[in-house]
Amino acid sequence: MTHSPGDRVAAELAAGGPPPDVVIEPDADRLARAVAEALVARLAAAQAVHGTASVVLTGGGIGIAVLERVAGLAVEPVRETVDWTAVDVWWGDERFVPAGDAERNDGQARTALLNRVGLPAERVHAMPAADSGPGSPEEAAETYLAELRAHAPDGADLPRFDVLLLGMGPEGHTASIFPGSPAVRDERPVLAVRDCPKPPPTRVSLSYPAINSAEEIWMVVSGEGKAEAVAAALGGADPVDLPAAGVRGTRATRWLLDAGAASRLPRSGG
Ligand SMILES: O=C1O[C@H](COP(=O)(O)O)[C@@H](O)[C@H](O)[C@H]1O
Repeated sequence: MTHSPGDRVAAELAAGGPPPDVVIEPDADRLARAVAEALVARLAAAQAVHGTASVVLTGGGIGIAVLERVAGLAVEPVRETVDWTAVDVWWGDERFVPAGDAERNDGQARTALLNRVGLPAERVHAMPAADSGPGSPEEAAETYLAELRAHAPDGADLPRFDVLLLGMGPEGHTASIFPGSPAVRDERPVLAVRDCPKPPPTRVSLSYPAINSAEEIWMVVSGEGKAEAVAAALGGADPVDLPAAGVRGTRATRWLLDAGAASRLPRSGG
């Protein structure tokens, strides 16, 4: 029997972690604040178990707003429940542009939070920039895979990811996996992605198998413009058409929404 890529991803999801849960906050500001507080708690809990914590960051408007909110917790005791010198930071995707380019997800994250909490440089695992060595996104993907392997248990490709943050575009892309892109079917852990419909067009992204290796995946989405895609993803859309539908953490998958993004979800109890 022949299976389409959508069948394969659906089968993997069926075999994966528990079904998603959904949390709805009244607006984007309160969503960012709630995710920031939950992130600090999650990192502190991981450190209590493992001694260290690892987070995979996303770019995008609400993803960066969450980091700004974590930094805003700096004056509050809650932020200090995390030992920031023992947090490994990875990225789910990156725009393949020069290091200083304002489009870089890592630059935005450094400004929003990383430069403000004393993270050791060796724990900040940014994807290579277009002017930092690897001359192509394919080489950058190889370089990042080598970095992941260097921090993975013996023989494994990937380190432990305690929590992996994602955003979603209005058409359902997540990380840099876009609808209909060959990246949807690619099982290598790190991918070069070209001709993205959203600029910049050249990117590096974790693949589904790498994303779905995370213990917890938090899909953070705000705005009514994404409501249709949220409803479709949670309604079981084919990940080939709507990549955000294809993510599933091993322990939990949480869709963290504001009221606008949740506005097309079926109402419960009614
Ligand atoms: O290009 C990207 O877009 C998505 C979503 O961004 P948003 O601004 O619409 O929230 C983001 O998750 C991804 O990391 C980023 O590279």
